[in-house]
Amino acid sequence: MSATRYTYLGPAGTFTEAALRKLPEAATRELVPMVTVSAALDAVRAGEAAAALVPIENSVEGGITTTLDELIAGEPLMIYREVLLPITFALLVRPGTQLADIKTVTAHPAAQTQVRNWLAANLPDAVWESSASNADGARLVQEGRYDAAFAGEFAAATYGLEPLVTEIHDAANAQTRFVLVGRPARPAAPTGADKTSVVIWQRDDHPGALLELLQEFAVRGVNLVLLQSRPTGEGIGSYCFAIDAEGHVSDPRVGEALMGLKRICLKVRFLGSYPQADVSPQDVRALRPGTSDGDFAEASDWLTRCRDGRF
Ligand SMILES: O=C(O)C(=O)Cc1ccccc1
Repeated sequence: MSATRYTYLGPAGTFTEAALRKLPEAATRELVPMVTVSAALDAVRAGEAAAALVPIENSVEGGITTTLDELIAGEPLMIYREVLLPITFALLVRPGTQLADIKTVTAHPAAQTQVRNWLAANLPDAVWESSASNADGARLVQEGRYDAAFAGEFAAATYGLEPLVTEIHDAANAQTRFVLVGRPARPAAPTGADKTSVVIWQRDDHPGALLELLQEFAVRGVNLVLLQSRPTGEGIGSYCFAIDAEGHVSDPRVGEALMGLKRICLKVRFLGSYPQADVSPQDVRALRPGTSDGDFAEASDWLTRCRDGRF
């Protein structure tokens, strides 16, 4: 067990590694690349690493399903931080390769939607094959398995490749969100700009079932920033929902919303409360009337007085 070891989706040169190096504590940690998201998280579950950084969501492609499914199922884990990274790809080739020589290309599956138009316009006949990560694609080009890889330009040197084309992205300002995942423990204190993640399994299917769980947040003035359904694996039409809500589990409005969900849902898995990347407390939206900490405390005092006959 190493309290100082952080695993990440590797090998060296992934966007995940670049995101990890944005965390101040990365400088004092042993950073260990793993071949898959599952392997990075299993090292944490086994106590061989204190935490793992893994991609969870891309602004163009959407959720990284392996990561979501790992957090939804299996031994519980918790999110402690999130990191946002702008994503733009370079086409990495062995020195001397020209565009006309490229017959096969590779990258992580989540990269495909971000370079699809570029590929159709510039390499319409190239055959795409997915790799375990963008840097792993670069490694496979070095080995001669593919002609080119879409990866971060910074990965070129690690694999003896050169960037034939840079700044490839179908959508400007694409970003990927990464999460630092550890074993369950008390979340860090609120910063004033936090986010809470949960997974919810509904009790049964009926009209308005999704609306009922959304109402638990709405009536308490809690804003949602992510709602993603994932199949439970139990048949067509059976889903659980991953939800990110603004606020911290210690905020009364968030806590009461979670208690409401706990009452009406089959199962709720708490995935953590952690600071929202790139949002500072002064950027946080104003609370809806009646949903501040003071409002909740006052209402609770009033109820106590009612119960005591002291009003
Ligand atoms: O970190 C990487 O390089 C990955 O392979 C995951 C990924 C995939 C697509 C965009 C950003 C990160």
